[in-house]
Amino acid sequence: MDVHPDVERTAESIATMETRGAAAIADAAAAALATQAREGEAADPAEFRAGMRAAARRLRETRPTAVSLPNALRYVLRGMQGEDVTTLRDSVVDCAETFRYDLDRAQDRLGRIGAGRLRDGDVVMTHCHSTDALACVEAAVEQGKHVEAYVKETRPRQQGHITAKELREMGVPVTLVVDNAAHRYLDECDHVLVGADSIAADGSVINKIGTAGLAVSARDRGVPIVVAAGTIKIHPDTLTGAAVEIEHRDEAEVIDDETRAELGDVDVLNPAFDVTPPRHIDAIVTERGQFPPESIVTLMRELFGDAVEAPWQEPGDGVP
Ligand SMILES: O=C(COP(=O)(O)O)[C@H](O)[C@H](O)COP(=O)(O)O
Repeated sequence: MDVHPDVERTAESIATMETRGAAAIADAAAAALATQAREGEAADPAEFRAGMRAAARRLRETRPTAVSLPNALRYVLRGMQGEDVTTLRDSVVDCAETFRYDLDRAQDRLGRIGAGRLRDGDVVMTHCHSTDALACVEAAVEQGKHVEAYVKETRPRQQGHITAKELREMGVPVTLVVDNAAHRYLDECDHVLVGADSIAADGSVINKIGTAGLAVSARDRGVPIVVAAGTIKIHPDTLTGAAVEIEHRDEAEVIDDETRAELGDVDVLNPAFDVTPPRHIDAIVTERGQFPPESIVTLMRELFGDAVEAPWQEPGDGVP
């Protein structure tokens, strides 16, 4: 079944990482579902529902690791109610708008909670680019605290540059360092502050490749590791033992054609994310408060229950 061109465009922009970062991906997916509902050409309720499921599947298949994407799709499709096309359409559009509004508010709230951990004069080290992590720094700055940052470059796509720019816009002094220099500068830092793409039931945090190594180094240097992540990053499937799929991206992000020709028969691996175990994390800051990683499972049960649905599936199709 064809999906609305806007859904196709959004899916492309997520897959190519023009839209990236777990929160932005969730927001874009909800907006695309709203467009599918508003502008799709369904003749009857069954066709409307099938179109929504097809749109959600197209968005779902773009990137596998950030659970904010399926959580957004689940939220919007669960709100699809009605016996005629107009009612169905209105319910999806309303639900998508509520989701996007709540996502924004949740980030503001978790930012204020995370800011409570930052004292005047503190130095943070960041990895990748996380809007949740930056919300904590922004709130601290708004409270009048002076915060400085070491920003890891984050090879291969250098999302650290985005972080550096946004921190500078907040007036935060920034020192950009190559990833391998993190250990050297941790003694000058008071916190490691990162985001998350998914949080598993045991409190493990799945985030940009390099987070796990940074956390090991930070433990070694006695620097607390704070993960800023809205509850949309909680991965309900992990409650029943499912593993979080780690995305592997193209080797072209790591080496160019010329280098490839020079290297010859060499394998290149480009995993986009890694898993930091709960013992290396001090706190997970959400819009519902901050939690030790081990207690995330309680929040997970409260928010998602035990049954995880895949409402984008066609009836009778067993594959989520
Ligand atoms: O790992 C990344 C982004 O990876 P990529 O660049 O591969 O998408 C971010 O730390 C999380 O998605 C959290 O971001 P946010 O806090 O903005 O949701």
